[in-house]
Amino acid sequence: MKKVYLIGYMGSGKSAIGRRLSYALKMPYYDMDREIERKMGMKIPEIFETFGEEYFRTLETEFLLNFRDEWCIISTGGGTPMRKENREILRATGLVLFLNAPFHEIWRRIRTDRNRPIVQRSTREELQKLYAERKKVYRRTAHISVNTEGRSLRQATEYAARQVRRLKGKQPN
Ligand SMILES: Nc1ncnc2c1ncn2[C@@H]1O[C@H](COP(=O)(O)OP(=O)(O)OP(=O)(O)O)[C@@H](O)[C@H]1O
Ligand SMILES: O=C(O)C1=C[C@@H](O)[C@@H](O)[C@H](O)C1
Ligand SMILES: [Mg+2]
Repeated sequence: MKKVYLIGYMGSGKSAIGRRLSYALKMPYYDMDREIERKMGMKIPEIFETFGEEYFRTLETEFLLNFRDEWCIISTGGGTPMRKENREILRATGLVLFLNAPFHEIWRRIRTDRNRPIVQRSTREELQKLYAERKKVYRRTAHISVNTEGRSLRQATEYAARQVRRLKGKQPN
């Protein structure tokens, strides 16, 4: 096991907790969305607009296949585990943590954000439906779930750090 991946819906805290976890565990941190933006020289809404969502999904798979082989924490994009190939790479190359939060909390965090094209183009009801569909996939992709409901970023990070320390030694690869 080389990597620690954070998966979960938009606004579940993958980026916010990933950064803090990196500090707690003294491991380098990368955010897939930011890495893809850097490579393309474009922001995510612009990539969606110019090339379409499927192209963005392919960039995610390419990132997972090619990213350096080192110990690190990676915040994935909210849709990354929806491709079977991505799920297989995640589980084969790292420990996968699902950040779980109820939809009403997630909605409060993402409703006014302009940098998430899926939020921009969807109603609350559509986002809730997508949340329910994806949640099943996040659950079965992850090695462990981290419940962030009612937990501050600091508390959620501490819990995640304990789980990583506990499981790191038990991975076969
Ligand atoms: N447990 C929490 N308590 C309080 N605020 C939180 C918590 N988790 C996330 N947040 C806040 O919610 C917002 C969205 O979180 P973040 O950007 O980390 O989500 P994300 O999972 O990376 O989303 P995306 O998939 O769109 O990249 C941030 O402002 C973050 O600080
Ligand atoms: O949930 C999603 O499909 C997305 C989440 C973000 O992290 C970005 O990867 C992008 O906005 C798409
Ligand atoms: Mg993020």
